[in-house]
Amino acid sequence: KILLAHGAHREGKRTDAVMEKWRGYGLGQFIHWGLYAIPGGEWNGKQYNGAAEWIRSWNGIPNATYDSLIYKFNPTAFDATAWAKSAKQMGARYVTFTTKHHDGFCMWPSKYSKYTVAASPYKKDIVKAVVDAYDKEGIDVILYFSVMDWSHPDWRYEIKTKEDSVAFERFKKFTRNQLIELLTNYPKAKGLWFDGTWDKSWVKQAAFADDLETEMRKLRPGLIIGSRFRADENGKRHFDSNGVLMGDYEQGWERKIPNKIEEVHGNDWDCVMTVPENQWGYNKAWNGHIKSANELLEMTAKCVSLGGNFVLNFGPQGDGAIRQEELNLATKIGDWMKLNQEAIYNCGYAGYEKQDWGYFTKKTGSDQVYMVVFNVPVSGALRLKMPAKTKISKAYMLADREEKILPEEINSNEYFLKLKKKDHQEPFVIVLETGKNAENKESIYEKAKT
Ligand SMILES: COc1ccc([C@@H]2N[C@@H](C)[C@@H](O)[C@H]2O)cc1
Repeated sequence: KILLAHGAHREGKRTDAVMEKWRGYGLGQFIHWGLYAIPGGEWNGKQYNGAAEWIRSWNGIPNATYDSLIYKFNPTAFDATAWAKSAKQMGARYVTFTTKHHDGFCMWPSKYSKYTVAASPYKKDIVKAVVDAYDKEGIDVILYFSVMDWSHPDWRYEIKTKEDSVAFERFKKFTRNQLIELLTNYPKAKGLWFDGTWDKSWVKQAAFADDLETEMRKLRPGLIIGSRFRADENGKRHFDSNGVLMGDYEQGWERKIPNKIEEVHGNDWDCVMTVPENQWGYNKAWNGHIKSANELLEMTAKCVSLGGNFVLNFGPQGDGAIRQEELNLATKIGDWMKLNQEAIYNCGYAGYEKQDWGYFTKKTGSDQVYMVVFNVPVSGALRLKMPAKTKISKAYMLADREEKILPEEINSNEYFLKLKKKDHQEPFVIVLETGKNAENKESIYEKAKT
């Protein structure tokens, strides 16, 4: 192990109640909302082919023109309570909300910037409205914050000159001020989701960022901060120079999901996902593949089956309304969650080998195992491989507990589960009550000699 002053300060998962609750969320909502929602990925009739929330970085719109969007920001259709109720019915148990994206526009009336909602026609504190509305619905709030701030005169990608260094020292103070301000103004927030931390300027600030993380955790005990916030003194990010995760959970799973448990290295993690291939802020066009409710449910089950949470992104329009396509997805996902949430909430990795029909999840702190089924074979029977010495004492449909399933043993620890219905149009859950098999159970199956 290399001696590190600013590497990870803890190895392994946090064991406190706040993090235990975070670990069991299962499904979350991400919301990207800011000035970028006004152009919605298009300007002067031309489409920006990048992610809509990055449009300020496009040469198709001058920075000053983009920044003057502040005078157009008056979201008359914004209703935080409606958003929170939609998230509640979807079954989201936490929300991550953009307080400041890379463009630097603050969705709260920050004392440290002129470029905030306070200077817009809307005037009111949007972060407060979101925190209060979601808290009222019992949904925990995580605040997204981009360190990279394109509109701040002291932001630098790299420190090349003395002038850069003097400017960036001012920027570091500004960043600390805003973070302390967010934690002070919105004490109900459970965590901070950092972004925009990959540039050399910030990566070089190992000591400053480490001290700032310590200060924030002291100010807000239990605060949840992911692995994307800071680098160690060798510039290592997410995992320090000893390969130990920085922060409380891994934040590397953006628009991608691990395939096997080894990839998560025994850490907590969440996956943040867009409905289109790569649009976080509102994009009028929504070109390319738009994920269906069933696809998103499969991603949710896959994340939970590997011990993580799935966080689905919504990009509200410039007027504050959530687009109908997203509301429809929230409703469909919510309908499924109402019936099957037991297999998602407070569940994690079952330790069984992955099988073709779908994903195993296991209720934390119990032996209760769930099969979240997405693929029914043409035979209509699911082939189920159980670990050795584990017997199935009961199997039944979660959505209809009376519908028992009698496993037919076809080999040692292998069963056929014959389904009553073959043509399922959406995923379903089978509950497996398991027990330990007698140690000395002689196998009646003979292995072939080859
Ligand atoms: C290719 O580099 C990036 C940089 C930042 C992002 C931001 N992270 C997501 C959570 C969104 O905020 C996106 O703008 C995405 C890709």
